Amino acid sequence: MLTISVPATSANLGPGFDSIGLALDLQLTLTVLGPSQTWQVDHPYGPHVPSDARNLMIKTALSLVPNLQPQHVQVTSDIPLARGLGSSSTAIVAGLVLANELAKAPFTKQELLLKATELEGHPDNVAPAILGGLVVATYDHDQVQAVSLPAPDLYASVYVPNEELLTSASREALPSDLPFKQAIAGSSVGNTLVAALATQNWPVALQLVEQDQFHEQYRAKLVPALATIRQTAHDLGLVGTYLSGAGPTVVTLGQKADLERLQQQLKLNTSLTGQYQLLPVDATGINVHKS
Ligand SMILES: Nc1ncnc2c1ncn2[C@@H]1O[C@H](COP(=O)(O)OP(=O)(O)OP(=O)(O)O)[C@@H](O)[C@H]1O
Ligand SMILES: N[C@@H](CCO)C(=O)O
Repeated sequence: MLTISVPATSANLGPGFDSIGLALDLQLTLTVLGPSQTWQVDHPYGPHVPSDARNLMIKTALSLVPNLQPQHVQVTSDIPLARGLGSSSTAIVAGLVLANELAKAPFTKQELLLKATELEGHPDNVAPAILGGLVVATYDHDQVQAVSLPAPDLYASVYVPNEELLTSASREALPSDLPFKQAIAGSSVGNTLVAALATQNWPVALQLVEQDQFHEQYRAKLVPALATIRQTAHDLGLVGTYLSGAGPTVVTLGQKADLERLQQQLKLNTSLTGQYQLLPVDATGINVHKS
């Protein structure tokens, strides 16, 4: 039996738009039950997600290795769809790993990363989904350069609103151009954030996570919870809140006890009705198990 696990990811960390991502310990698990006449995907997502060869995981697998023998696969997942926790990247990565394993692993991790980035369009979710931990990556439509940083010894307070927000809709809120001065200011924050993350300077990193100039201000109207959670955290003396991926999930990074206090406060004193999770970092990335 072949089992493939891929973690959820939280992209951007504020100013690392399209280039920084963190793997979190929520998993999608795909189990191959055996060969079948046609592709069959048992999944928990309901009728609007295809259960045959049109499923994103299977389409992705066939785009890598077109002549695969159809299989019956079972998918379980704790990762909500279209909420900013990298569900589409997880599905893409699971599909590529499925194809690679069924074809006796002709592709390297770096080749899978390039293919996953081509399909997703940017590497900030797929790179940590594959490699685990904290990854900084860039893609020039030809190559992907991904650099893993030490996995932070932090937790993520994850607030998941009840409503979906598709990445495509959230990207439509972004401007097509950025004034030069704003781009310079934004990149100086991003560069310093990477230096702080690389040296595990959490006080600086958590402050800079909140100083994005590239996307959050344009998306804020789509995600009112961002301002509410950031303000509630500030009232408790905590920084490190950002819009996870394209949203609407809001993540706050920090120490476990501080984040427990934050969640308690949010539940007691705000009208937010979504779901809360407190997650450690996933340091593993893709995990393949054969039995
Ligand atoms: N396991 C899966 N099987 C099939 N389709 C999936 C699966 N996971 C995600 N998808 C597809 O991907 C869509 C969500 O992708 P989208 O990029 O909008 O959000 P996300 O990846 O969850 O968030 P973000 O990229 O901001 O972290 C779903 O609506 C669904 O069509
Ligand atoms: N960097 C991407 C992540 C979601 O795919 C965004 O913010 O749109």
